[in-house]
Amino acid sequence: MNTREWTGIILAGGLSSRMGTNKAMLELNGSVVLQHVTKAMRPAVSRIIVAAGPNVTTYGAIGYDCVQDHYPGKGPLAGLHSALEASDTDWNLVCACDMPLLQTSFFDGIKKLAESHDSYSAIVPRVDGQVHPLAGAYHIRVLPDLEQRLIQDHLRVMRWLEEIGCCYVEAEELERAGVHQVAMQLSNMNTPEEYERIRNQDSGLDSDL
Ligand SMILES: Nc1nc2c(ncn2[C@@H]2O[C@H](COP(=O)(O)OP(=O)(O)OP(=O)(O)O)[C@@H](O)[C@H]2O)c(=O)[nH]1
Repeated sequence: MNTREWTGIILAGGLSSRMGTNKAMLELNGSVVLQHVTKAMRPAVSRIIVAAGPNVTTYGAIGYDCVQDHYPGKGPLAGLHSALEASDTDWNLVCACDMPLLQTSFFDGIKKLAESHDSYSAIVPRVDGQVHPLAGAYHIRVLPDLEQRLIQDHLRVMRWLEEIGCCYVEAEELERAGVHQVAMQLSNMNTPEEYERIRNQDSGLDSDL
């Protein structure tokens, strides 16, 4: 197990039922959303694994290193599980595929905080009281417990975080670690209206992918 390098995990195997089409493949500024997320994460990690669920063929065709869910139909925790199984690093950055405004500084900040809170098994932001479990860091040690939860169909992410020993980091702490506009960066898009809002936002989205 590699203790110094980090793996990046992108969860991208959901149904996108509220969006009505695969949200990872929607276009933003000339690139698909998945490419924006990848570009932000890549400098912070040595490898990116896409937890693709049923979309392995789609993402594989554009060159992503993909894994299928071992527990299909069980949501984001199933994606996290299959990607952690494929990871060979202790610490892993995780993000959902529908957060195209995350920047490299966010991932660097989470890494810094995880390295200084190493006794925890997960580090996730809590901004204005809202926890963002799908934009954080997870230690490989959570894997056996995660598998048990999936087998037992205990799929509630918040409950699981309480049990594994999660460190919730507030916006101020992230800012001190070099992350700016934390709330804006954590915006995600579940519906066509949210997609339009992000498309129309002057958010510094990269156009040179
Ligand atoms: N690998 C994997 N990823 C998932 C699964 N369910 C959700 N995700 C991902 O987890 C993140 C959050 O998912 P949601 O937005 O809650 O769910 P969704 O299925 O994508 O969208 P809705 O159908 O509208 O709820 C997204 O990046 C999804 O692609 C799953 O079963 N497997």
